[in-house]
Amino acid sequence: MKKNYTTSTANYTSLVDNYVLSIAGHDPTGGAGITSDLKTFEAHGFYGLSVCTTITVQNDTNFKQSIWTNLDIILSQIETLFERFHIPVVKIGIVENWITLSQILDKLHELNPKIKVVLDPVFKTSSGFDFHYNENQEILDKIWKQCFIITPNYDEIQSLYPDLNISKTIEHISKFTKIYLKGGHRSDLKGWDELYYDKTSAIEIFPIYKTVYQKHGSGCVLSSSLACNIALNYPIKDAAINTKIYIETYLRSSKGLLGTHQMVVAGV
Ligand SMILES: Nc1ncnc2c1ncn2[C@@H]1O[C@H](COP(=O)(O)OP(=O)(O)OP(=O)(O)O)[C@@H](O)[C@H]1O
Ligand SMILES: Cc1ncc(CO)c(N)n1
Repeated sequence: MKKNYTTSTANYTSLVDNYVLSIAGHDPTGGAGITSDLKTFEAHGFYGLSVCTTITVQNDTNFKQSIWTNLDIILSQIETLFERFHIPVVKIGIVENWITLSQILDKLHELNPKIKVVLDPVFKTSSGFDFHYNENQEILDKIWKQCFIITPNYDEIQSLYPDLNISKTIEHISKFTKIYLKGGHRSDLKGWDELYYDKTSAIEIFPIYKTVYQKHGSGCVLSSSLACNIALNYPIKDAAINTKIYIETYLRSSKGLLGTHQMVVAGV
């Protein structure tokens, strides 16, 4: 059952640790991927670390190519960072395929069994480029178990289990992890997000503003903000609401790259 939820006024100062890690791709525009993640970490008061999973050739409207980083390099960079820093929360963005993702998750849990992973399962970009994820779905349950929360959009959640409808998919994944479902691409209620925080409970997170600029990379900013709010030790519902406030403030803050982005009205 879904309920409206208001964030508590409790003052969670924390900082347990100041490091948050992004394992994601490089986007030369800086709107998406590790550059945007690092900027978001900084804006939340964290020192950002990054491991680059791919060098991409893209701008805000055209994704042309992805040159994947060798898995050994990714794992070795992760190990090297953990030698020096205690990292309580990691955000993962674009990864080449499920097997690579599973190996990254195994490594993270080996290095810090208490690690909280925020997974943004990016399969395609808003500009239309499809990442060729393997169809191997057997490892999915293991992947969900190793994530603290996942942040798919409506298209992504639907493509995870082609044989299931959205509610069955959510019911299944919720057995293993929490879901922040992004509503930026919804045709009915644009901008209405949902948080499924345990097997049976969910809240709706509705839009704050009537209009926002549509920006390239907003999903990356959202998952990075969520990672920071989790690192700040907010309870998950508060973390999700803080994140929605942050992303909409960001989406209103400027027209974004090149000033060509249109204002979009949120659904009611
Ligand atoms: N018109 C809107 N009004 C309010 N919030 C919006 C609107 N459009 C997008 N958002 C918010 O932006 C955030 C990102 O959602 P979206 O579904 O666009 O993610 P994404 O698809 O991963 O991002 P990207 O478009 O960068 O690939 C969500 O919190 C969503 O609700
Ligand atoms: C590197 C990178 N990560 C994520 C996205 C999805 O916005 C993108 N376009 N590029």
